[in-house]
Parts: sequence; structure tokens; C-alpha cells
Amino acid sequence: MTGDARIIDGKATAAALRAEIGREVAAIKATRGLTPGLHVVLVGEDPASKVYVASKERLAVEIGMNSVAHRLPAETTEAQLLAKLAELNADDSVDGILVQLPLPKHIDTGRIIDAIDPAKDVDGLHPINAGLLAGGKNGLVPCTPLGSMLLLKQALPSLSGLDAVVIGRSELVGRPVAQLLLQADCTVTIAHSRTRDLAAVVKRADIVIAAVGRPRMVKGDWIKPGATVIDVGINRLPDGKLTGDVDFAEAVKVAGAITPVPGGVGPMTIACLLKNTLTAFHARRG
Ligand SMILES: NC(=O)C1=CN([C@@H]2O[C@H](COP(=O)(O)OP(=O)(O)OC[C@H]3O[C@@H](n4cnc5c(N)ncnc54)[C@H](OP(=O)(O)O)[C@@H]3O)[C@@H](O)[C@H]2O)C=CC1
Ligand SMILES: Nc1nc(=O)c2c([nH]1)NC[C@@H]1CN(c3ccc(C(=O)N[C@@H](CCC(=O)O)C(=O)O)cc3)C=[N+]21
Repeated sequence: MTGDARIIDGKATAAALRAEIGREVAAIKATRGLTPGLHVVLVGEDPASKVYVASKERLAVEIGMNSVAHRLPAETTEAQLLAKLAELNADDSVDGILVQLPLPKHIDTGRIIDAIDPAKDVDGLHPINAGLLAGGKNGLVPCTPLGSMLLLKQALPSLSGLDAVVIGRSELVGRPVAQLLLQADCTVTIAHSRTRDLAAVVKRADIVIAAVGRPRMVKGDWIKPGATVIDVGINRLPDGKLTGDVDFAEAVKVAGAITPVPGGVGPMTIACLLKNTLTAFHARRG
């Protein structure tokens, strides 16, 4: 492989996906007088979370959805948060519920996720949705894995038989993206902090999905020439800039195609949240 990799444009792909969803929302309004509704619950004052929630709210409004952010104080108790979720579960106008993570330490995240109606769980984190995905039967699929797969399929029309390495095994990203790759008939390896000789494991891969949370950890000489690299990492450097988990400057010289940070998986995550809200709307309200 000579020359630089093709840069996969997540920003443009996400904008196109949002425009398509916007047209569907408009059609639902015109023909049925209904508006899909997304509700994001934010507990506390985490600055990064505040920015994400504002961005989700703005983009949902832009495509014509009802978008409500429930901002609760940091001292909200688990019981109060469960009561808020019960209220949203019972409200027929609420199609999607997302509880922004991380939650304050005094709240048990698992208990909160379990309390979301799986039919409204647009983050795809409820054990029912995770279980369906593990069984190869999709319910609501987590947004970042879904967005990563859409970008991957843009670069590689056929994934069947390819070697895929996922670095990271979190419930939010690594595990579900590995399930989707398996569904697409890849041979999947899941690497994590105990993996021996990560560089050699990555070197075998036709597809690398990096979801680690360590800035520029994946080096250019780990990448098989021509491989497709999806960088999920969002790391803020001391100078305020964002960088991925892949050393982009090095990897772009070796890979066949690569996603940038920013402008890669991040915008797709939000577009897929809106897509999941529409999917949840149709599944519940026809
Ligand atoms: N683009 C987007 O929309 C989103 C981006 N992100 C970003 O993706 C990244 C991952 O997020 P998330 O999955 O939530 O993170 P977690 O911290 O939950 O998981 C990180 C995973 O990486 C593994 N890991 C850590 N260090 C190493 C190492 N040195 N070598 C190999 N594996 C390692 C961990 O292994 P172990 O299990 O053994 O501890 C763990 O499985 C972060 O940068 C996050 O900001 C997250 C969500 C959305
Ligand atoms: N319940 C829950 N679900 C999530 O999906 C979830 C979460 N909690 N907590 C935090 C992480 C992180 N996350 C991002 C979404 C969009 C961008 C994004 O759009 N990033 C832009 C840049 C934004 C900027 O400049 O700050 C980009 O990569 O181009 C990033 C990160 C969703 N998360």
C-alpha cells in the first residue's frame, strides 16, 4: 500500500443520515400528526456531559423531533431518578430515553439502566437489548457501535470473512461492536488490557476498531497495510484538542481507510441516537 489512506468522513455521513431521518419525521407529522420524542436525562454538572446533551438536544430539534433534556441536580437520589424514569416510561409521547453516563457515584448505574423500558432504550444498554444483540436478534443497538458499522460498511462493502480486531470490551462500545462484526461474518478478536502483545494481534487485522480511551495508543506500525481503521476514542489533551485512540498521523500512511477524530465516529453516534429514536417510535407506535 502506498500513499495516504482514504479518510472516512463521519461528519458528512452523519449530516446525510440526519437529513434522511428529518424527512421521515416530517412525513410522520404530515400523515399522522405525531412527533417522535427523545428525552435525555442528565444528573449533575459534568462539563463534557453538558456539552454532549446540548448537542443531542440541538440536533434532535433540527430534524423536527420533540427533544427534552431533564437536568437534575448532582445530589439527586437513586430513588428520585428511578421515579423520573417511571414517569418517562409511562408517557406514551416519549419514544426514546437516554440517561447520560457517567452518573454520580452514589447512584448504581446498572439499577438505573435496568429501569428503562427496553422499548425506549435508545442507548441499547438494557440487558434485554444487549441479550438480543448477543443472540444475533437486534433490538435497539447501541449508537456508537451502530455508527461505527455504518462508517465501516462505507469503506468496505463486504465484510464477510475479514479479520476484525476490537480493542476494548466495554458494555457501551467494545462488546456490542464485536457482536455486530460477528453478525457481518467477520472473524472477531476482542482485545483488552490483559491482551498479550497487542501490537501483533492488531497487525493481523483487516479491520481495527479502537475503543480504549488512551490517546494515540495504536501506532502506525501496528497496522496491516491497507487495513480499515475505525477510531472510536475521544480523548481531550491538556491543550484542549481532541484526539483518538489511534496515532492518526502515523496510521494514515499505512491504512487503506481511516476515521478522523474529531469528525469520525462522534457525529455518527448522535445521528444513530436519532435513528434509534425513530426505530423505537415505529416499534411502539407503528
Ligand atoms: N465516539 C463516540 O461517540 C464515543 C466515544 N467513546 C470513547 O471511546 C473510548 C472507549 O470508551 P469506553 O468503551 O466507554 O471505555 P471503557 O473505559 O469503558 O473501556 C475501555 C476498554 O479498553 C481496554 N483497555 C484499557 N487500556 C488498555 C490497554 N492499554 N490495552 C488494551 N486495552 C486497554 C479496557 O480493558 P479492561 O476491560 O481489561 O479494563 C476496556 O475494555 C473512550 O475514548 C471514550 O471517550 C465512548 C463512547 C462514545
Ligand atoms: N448514555 C450515554 N450514551 C452515550 O452515547 C454517551 C454517554 N452516555 N456518555 C458520553 C459518551 C461520549 N459520547 C459522544 C458523543 C458524540 C461525540 C461527538 O459528536 N464528538 C465530536 C466532537 C465534539 C467536540 O468537539 O467536543 C467529534 O468526534 O467530531 C463524542 C462523544 C457519547 N456518549
